Amino acid sequence: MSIENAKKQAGYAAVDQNLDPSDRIIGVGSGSTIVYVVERLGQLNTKNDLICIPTSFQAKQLIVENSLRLGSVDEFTEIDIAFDGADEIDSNLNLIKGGGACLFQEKLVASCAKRFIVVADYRKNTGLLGKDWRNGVPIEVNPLAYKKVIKGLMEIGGKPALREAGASKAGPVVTDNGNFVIDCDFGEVPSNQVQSLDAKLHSLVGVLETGLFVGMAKKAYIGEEDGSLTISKKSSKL
Ligand SMILES: O=C(CO)[C@H](O)[C@H](O)COP(=O)(O)O
Repeated sequence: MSIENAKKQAGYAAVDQNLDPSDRIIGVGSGSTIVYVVERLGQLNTKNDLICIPTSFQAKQLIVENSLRLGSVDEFTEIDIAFDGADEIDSNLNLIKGGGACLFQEKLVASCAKRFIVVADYRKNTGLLGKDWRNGVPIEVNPLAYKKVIKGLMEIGGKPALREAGASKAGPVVTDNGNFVIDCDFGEVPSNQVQSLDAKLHSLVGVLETGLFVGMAKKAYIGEEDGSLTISKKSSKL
C-alpha cells in the first residue's frame, strides 16, 4: 500500500464514519492528507448543505475546486466538525502541526470545532512528539519579534531555526497571515510535558501560535502500511 493510498483510506473513512446528517459547518485543514477529506465531502449528495471553513489559502482552493460552499471562521465560530492532518501524533492524541506553516488558522478552526478529527498516514503515529518529526515544533511569530523569540527559545533549551522558503523564494517563509515560522527542536516531548512546553512558548512576546495541539483531537484516523486503518480515540473526551 502506498503512502498516498494510506492517506486516502484515512481521509475517506474519517468523513464516512464521523460526519453526522445534522453537521453543517465543517472545518477543513491543510496539507496533503486533507485533500482526500475534501474530495470525499465533494462526493456527498448533501454537499450543498455544507459550509466549509478553510484553515489556509490551500484549503480555500480545495473547497472551491471541489464545488463546496466556502465560509469563514470570523463568520462561523461554532464549527460542527473539523478535519485536519498532523506531522506527529502521540499516545494521548497531542499533535505537532504546522509543517505546512498553517498552524495558526488550523488551531483557530480546531478550537471552534465541537469535534476535531485527525487524518494521517502511518508515519505520523509515533506515540511520542519529537520522536520521528525532527524538524522541531513550528511556531508562528510576528516578523518584528523573531530575533527576540529565537533568543527566548534558546533560553528555555530549544534549538530554534527560522524557516527558510528554499528555492522558490529568497529569505524566510511568510505565512498566510504575513508572519514568520520558527521551527524549534526540543527533542522528544513526553505526553505529560506537552502542555507546559506550550505554555512556555506562549509566554514569549511575539509568538502568535504554536504547532502543539494539546488535548484538542477527539479521534485520529491512521491509514496503515498494510492497507488497514487504525482509529485512535481520546478516551476521556468520548
Ligand atoms: O499542519 C499541517 C500544515 O500546517 C498539516 O496538516 C501537516 O503538515 C500534515 O500534512 P500532510 O497531510 O501533508 O502530512
